[in-house]
Amino acid sequence: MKTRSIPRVLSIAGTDPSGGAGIQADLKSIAANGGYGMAAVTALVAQNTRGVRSVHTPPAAFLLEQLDAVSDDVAIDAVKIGMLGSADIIGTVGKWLVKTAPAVVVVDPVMVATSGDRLLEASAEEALRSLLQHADLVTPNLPELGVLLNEPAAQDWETALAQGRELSRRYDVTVLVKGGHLPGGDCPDALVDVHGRLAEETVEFRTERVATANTHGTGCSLSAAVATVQARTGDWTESLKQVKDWLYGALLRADELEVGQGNGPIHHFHHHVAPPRSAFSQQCWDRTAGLRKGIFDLPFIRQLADGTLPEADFAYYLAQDALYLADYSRALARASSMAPTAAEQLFWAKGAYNCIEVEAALHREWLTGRDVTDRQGPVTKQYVDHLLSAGTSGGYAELVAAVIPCFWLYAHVGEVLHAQYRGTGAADHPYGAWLDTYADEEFAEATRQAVGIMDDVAARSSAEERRRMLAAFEESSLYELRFFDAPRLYAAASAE
Ligand SMILES: Nc1ncnc2c1ncn2[C@@H]1O[C@H](COP(=O)(O)OP(=O)(O)O)[C@@H](O)[C@H]1O
Ligand SMILES: Cc1ncc(COP(=O)(O)O)c(N)n1
Repeated sequence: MKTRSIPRVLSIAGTDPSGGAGIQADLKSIAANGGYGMAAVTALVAQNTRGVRSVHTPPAAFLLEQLDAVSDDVAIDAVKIGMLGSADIIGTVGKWLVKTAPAVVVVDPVMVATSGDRLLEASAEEALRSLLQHADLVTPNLPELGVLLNEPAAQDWETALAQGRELSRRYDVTVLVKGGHLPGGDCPDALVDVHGRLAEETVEFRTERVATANTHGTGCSLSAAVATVQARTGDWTESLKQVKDWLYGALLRADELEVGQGNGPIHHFHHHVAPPRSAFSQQCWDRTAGLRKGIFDLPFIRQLADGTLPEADFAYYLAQDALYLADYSRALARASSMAPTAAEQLFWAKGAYNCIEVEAALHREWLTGRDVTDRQGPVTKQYVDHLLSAGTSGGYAELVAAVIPCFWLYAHVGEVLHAQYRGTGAADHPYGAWLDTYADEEFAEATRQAVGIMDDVAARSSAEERRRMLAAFEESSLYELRFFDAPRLYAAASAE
């Protein structure tokens, strides 16, 4: 098959003036997947995200005029067929397909909308079955698969696959069996072909199920996208792989669109539009307001501020800080090694280096002469474990979110304590020299940069990744609180 880098793809389908399904979804999907989209309208549908109000079907002869107007002029690399509505329209499309013989024909056998409204006259079901002989790929959902075979809709994946094989056999066609309608945590799909056109009879594609009600037009979008990518790659398995990744992203970010009050559309251009910037760090900060209040209420912080903190607690804190920094440096080095840009790589590498320097300074200037443990206390160990596991099991985004609270909360607590200390002007404050170290503009600047990087990473990430980032940020913030509270709980025990 001749492939083409920008395929010219014709959608033959009904309309959706709210833009989520039908022709409108198809044109977006074709463009989002790098094709040039064209469209011939089979039926005008007055519908929105809540349902179908009415359908107006122009004469089949006029559809043929549209189809001929395109094929008389434009070389068509792929055709996607969606809502056809009536047997008359199906017959017209069938004849036109025979005449033009496009290289790629994908039929989405649209029968009923997500809202439950019929989009195909019951009397046209037999005509639709006969159209399958002109299709390379047919993409039924489970109820449609059942109707095409005259069987009840499959209730489990095994039955669905068996029905897919039967449809492939009966109509000599490749079938995409779609599991979107099955219950369960993932959404299985499978390409099925019993005639040897695939590497294996069944090729499965699984993604996690996205928790969203905004799935209007998913089937339309998938079939238009796969027609486009197939015309570029010439390989169904490769095409499905690419399209499923794209569709997953479009579902993940569907909620951002805020279109309509029913089942809204998916975000076709999610990969071209970054999520709102800077909103992410604000969200992190807002979500951890309670934890920050908790930090300022801790005896450790209040006593550090007013100078009544027991020396043993202070010494325990310093020693744990030094132990923590040694491993925090490793977490930053890991972020550096995972960073996608040279600027971010350098930033984290500098951070890792600075930690080792600060750790050395802690030993040199604050810990010499103090009788302290050189073993990580329980909170230090848990905090470090959380960071190191974010770096191994989570991705770069999660690790970045996990390391930020150490910058941000330390800078914030330091700024508040330093301002309080300066305000009282107490010359004989036992921790005055320590509180002075908090007024470090270089560290404040590094913190601003680190938060900026986190926002950039969030802007490039999927909604699901941002959820994991937020959780990692919250968990680290909790460890920051516990770290300040650890001397009260463990200093005495560590001295024994
Ligand atoms: N909530 C979801 N999360 C992830 N993928 C989904 C979700 N819902 C549907 N899909 C996928 O969208 C495509 C269309 O699925 P389906 O709902 O079965 O068909 P239709 O939209 O034609 O009714 C399939 O690839 C399916 O796996
Ligand atoms: C013109 C047209 N074609 C197809 C669908 C089905 O899409 P969905 O099943 O997502 O509602 C639709 N609602 N409108």
